[in-house]
Amino acid sequence: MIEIKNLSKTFSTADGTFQALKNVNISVSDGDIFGIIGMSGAGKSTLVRCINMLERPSEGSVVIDGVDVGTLGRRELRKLRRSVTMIFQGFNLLMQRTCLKNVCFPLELDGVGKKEAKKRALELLELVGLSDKANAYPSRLSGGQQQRVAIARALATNPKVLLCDEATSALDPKTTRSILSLIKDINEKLGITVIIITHQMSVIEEICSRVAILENGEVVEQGEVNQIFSSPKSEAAKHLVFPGEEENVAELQYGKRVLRVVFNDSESTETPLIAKLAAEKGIAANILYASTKSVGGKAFGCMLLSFPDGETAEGAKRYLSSHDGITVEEVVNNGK
Ligand SMILES: Nc1ncnc2c1ncn2[C@@H]1O[C@H](COP(=O)(O)OP(=O)(O)OP(=O)(O)O)[C@@H](O)[C@H]1O
Repeated sequence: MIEIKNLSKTFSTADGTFQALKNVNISVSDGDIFGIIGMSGAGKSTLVRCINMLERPSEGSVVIDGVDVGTLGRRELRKLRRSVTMIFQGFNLLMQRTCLKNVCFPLELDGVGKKEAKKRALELLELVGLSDKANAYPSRLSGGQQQRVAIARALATNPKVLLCDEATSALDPKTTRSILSLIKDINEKLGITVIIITHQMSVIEEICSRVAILENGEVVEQGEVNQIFSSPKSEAAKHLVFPGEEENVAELQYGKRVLRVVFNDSESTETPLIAKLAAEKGIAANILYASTKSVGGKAFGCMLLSFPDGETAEGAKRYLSSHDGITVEEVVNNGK
């Protein structure tokens, strides 16, 4: 288990001090795929670097399996970094070494004999689907293939935790999905705990079970991905879960009332609620926006509905929220 406790980080800059992380508290269970999401500058990289002490927290601690890693000496820290490994947006491969030699590198540093290192590296290249590229140089590989080599290298020392810092941000959507699916496979097959740093909600949706939302160095919300999708509380979470909502609402005429309706189970997603609202209550809703997707195997839908006045909006809100699995919230008040 990884426990980040009351962690703060302050940097000294030419203009004084800058607090990049403020009292962060996060627990990640063994075998979890945990996402940390936030906008650029939110403090994601700083936080992930504090986990393996590449960055020293100014306050608070990181406890891994009961050990406060801030108290470790140099040699123990090196050991820690073999069991908590990392992949990056830019892959960070050694360009003068073949793929095989890249994967052998951490094993050589660990004092593993050449023959044994080669055997293990070949097994790992097979695991990531790149047996045929063992003798190729990274420059000959696509971005997705380079990230696969980086993953094989990160697995060489049999880590317990894999930290992924924007590992798919440089990749196209299809390659992103294939890398995420590889990471999920590794998590399931090898039982490795994964922490994913990203600015993309789609990455969180695709593979994370839990998520923390970071804004200006603070965790503003955290929990099960399904839970946060169905009822985000903070403005930052709403922004991530309902992107583009402001533009949709901004197109409204002055005086209209807008409800956001979130469907968070398959039963409610399959019920023709808007038709029922019209038939049973005589309330006609104008659909501004609608989407459905599957998050963690659960059907999840979102709609923005507009109503001409407060009375019909209130009636619709009462009717819709009386159904299980539905959350209704007003998006803009009359006159805003
Ligand atoms: N060594 C440093 N010295 C001073 N300020 C720093 C240092 N490292 C990071 N910061 C500042 O801390 C804040 C958080 O940076 P960080 O790289 O952790 O954010 P991020 O969420 O990972 O952003 P991005 O997604 O753009 O990489 C930024 O304002 C950054 O300028």
